[in-house]
Amino acid sequence: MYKVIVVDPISEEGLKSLIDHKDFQVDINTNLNEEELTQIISNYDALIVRSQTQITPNILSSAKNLRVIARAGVGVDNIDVDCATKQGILVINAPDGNTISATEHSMAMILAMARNIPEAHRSLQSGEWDRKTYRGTELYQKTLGVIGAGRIGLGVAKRAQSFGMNILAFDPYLSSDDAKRLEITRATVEEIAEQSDFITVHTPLTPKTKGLINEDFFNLAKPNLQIINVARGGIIDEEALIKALDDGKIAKAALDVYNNEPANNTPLTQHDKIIVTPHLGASTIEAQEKVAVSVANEIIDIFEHNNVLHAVNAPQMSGEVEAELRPFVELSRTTGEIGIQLFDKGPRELKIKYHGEIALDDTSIITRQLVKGVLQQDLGDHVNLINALVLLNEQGVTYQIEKNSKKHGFSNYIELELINKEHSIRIGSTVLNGYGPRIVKINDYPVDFKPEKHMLFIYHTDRPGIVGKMGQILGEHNINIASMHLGRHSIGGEALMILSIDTIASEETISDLYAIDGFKSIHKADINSTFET
Ligand SMILES: NC(=O)c1ccc[n+]([C@@H]2O[C@H](COP(=O)([O-])OP(=O)(O)OC[C@H]3O[C@@H](n4cnc5c(N)ncnc54)[C@H](O)[C@@H]3O)[C@@H](O)[C@H]2O)c1
Ligand SMILES: O=C(O)CC[C@@H](O)C(=O)O
Repeated sequence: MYKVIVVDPISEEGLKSLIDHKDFQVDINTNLNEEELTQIISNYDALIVRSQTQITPNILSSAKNLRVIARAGVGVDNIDVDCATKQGILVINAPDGNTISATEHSMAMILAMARNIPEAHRSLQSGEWDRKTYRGTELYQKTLGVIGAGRIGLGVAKRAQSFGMNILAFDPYLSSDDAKRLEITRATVEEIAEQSDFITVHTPLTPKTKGLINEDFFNLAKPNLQIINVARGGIIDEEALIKALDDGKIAKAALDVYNNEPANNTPLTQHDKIIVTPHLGASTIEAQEKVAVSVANEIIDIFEHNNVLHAVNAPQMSGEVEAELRPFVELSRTTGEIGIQLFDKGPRELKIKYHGEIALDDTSIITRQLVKGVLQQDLGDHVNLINALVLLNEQGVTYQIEKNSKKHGFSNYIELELINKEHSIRIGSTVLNGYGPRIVKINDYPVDFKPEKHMLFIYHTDRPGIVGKMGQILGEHNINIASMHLGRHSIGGEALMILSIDTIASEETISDLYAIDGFKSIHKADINSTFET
């Protein structure tokens, strides 16, 4: 039974698939403080949050059994993702469940601000009938600057176009083809500041976007500018905003999000030129149900089928790429495991080469599998696909990736090289159509074997009788040989023998094998064959 804790208010209707599932126990407790959550978190396999609960390193350090943190929404800034990654905890979100709601809330804010709806409402309720003070501005033929043209930004742009607005957008990932197709003009942040009548912000909060709209920006702005933020507090510098409004540099603002939430104690919520809502962008019945359904189904899929759709801190495979890469996944981890066992000391560097069709795919999952295989021998089960690269870095091991779509004898070929000052070892692998995974190269030896659970790699001099002696010694130790492969450079020269054996070879067996004249070095490789993320 997997245990899941829900710590923020989330639609129970949307979580139904998880709550009703026989393999999951769902505890809902939305009143926990940091200390209380820290005390109980080790009981849980999965944690579901919205934007309220801060998932701190303190909580995570006690989360000994936690495999997944699911954010029922988009932004994950309330979760210490770096810390979760280091601990190998997968973070997922529900990126599109609340897109329409946040888009519509943005439009509502623009319209409410342009037409003074909150102020006029308050005035009429207080007994006034003031039509002059609350005269508004049309959106028609005005310029809307969109900063961050992702799901919500483009949704707002599309709706604003139907109001007859011209759209300027700044987003490093907005291509000129897409902009043309969407009838949007790409612009710099400065051009947006200078030319816009309205501005809407839809980026995540990152070190680059924090304070992106600041005093310098407001100094360039038109005095009639009306600006909204339904993305994240901090993208607009709050002090600079108040100053710009007070100095008449811009006209109005509408905010749904704040540096500190709940925003009970800030001049922003009391300012005459700012209209405010308490982080309501995603607060609709539909959005809350959609994000809850999304995280509930994904948690089931992760625990039951190892399928990750919306990973924030891990690569994900989908559709065609998944089908194409799946056979390489286990082979890569096994290659890493063999590599580290053939390489006596710790490597300082890994070189990973992808040749052939595979080089055209996103191979990050394969890279992580290779690294996981390398690290698992020393670090154990703690290593997973989420923390593999972070742990590699912590071990002081660098890695390089080389991709070449030209064939290297095989339609797909992956090579792992482990390197330190003294030596290096290269292991080439492929998946052969109809034959499955194969190791096809060890250093310069061309080989062809399917990796098995227990293997011996013996470097020796090629000479008659050596195989018989070896068979006899293994027989004396009650070890059955399942298969044997030989790679050699020349008759009587240096050679490599690879044995797949049915049981693990003891140190005593290895030492007896060393007595064979011509055996130079013997390496055991025992593979942990279960596939998991
Ligand atoms: N107020 C709410 O309740 C609410 C609801 C949903 C989402 N949000 C927030 O809205 C934001 C956008 O959500 P989304 O679903 O559209 O995300 P998205 O990932 O689809 O879009 C974000 C866009 O920002 C762009 N971007 C990133 N850094 C940038 C930079 N430095 N300059 C310009 N563009 C940059 C990205 O390229 C991307 O296109 C997120 O911060 C999210 O947390 C708020
Ligand atoms: O959960 C919420 O209500 C806020 C969600 C929103 O800010 C998001 O980033 O998805």
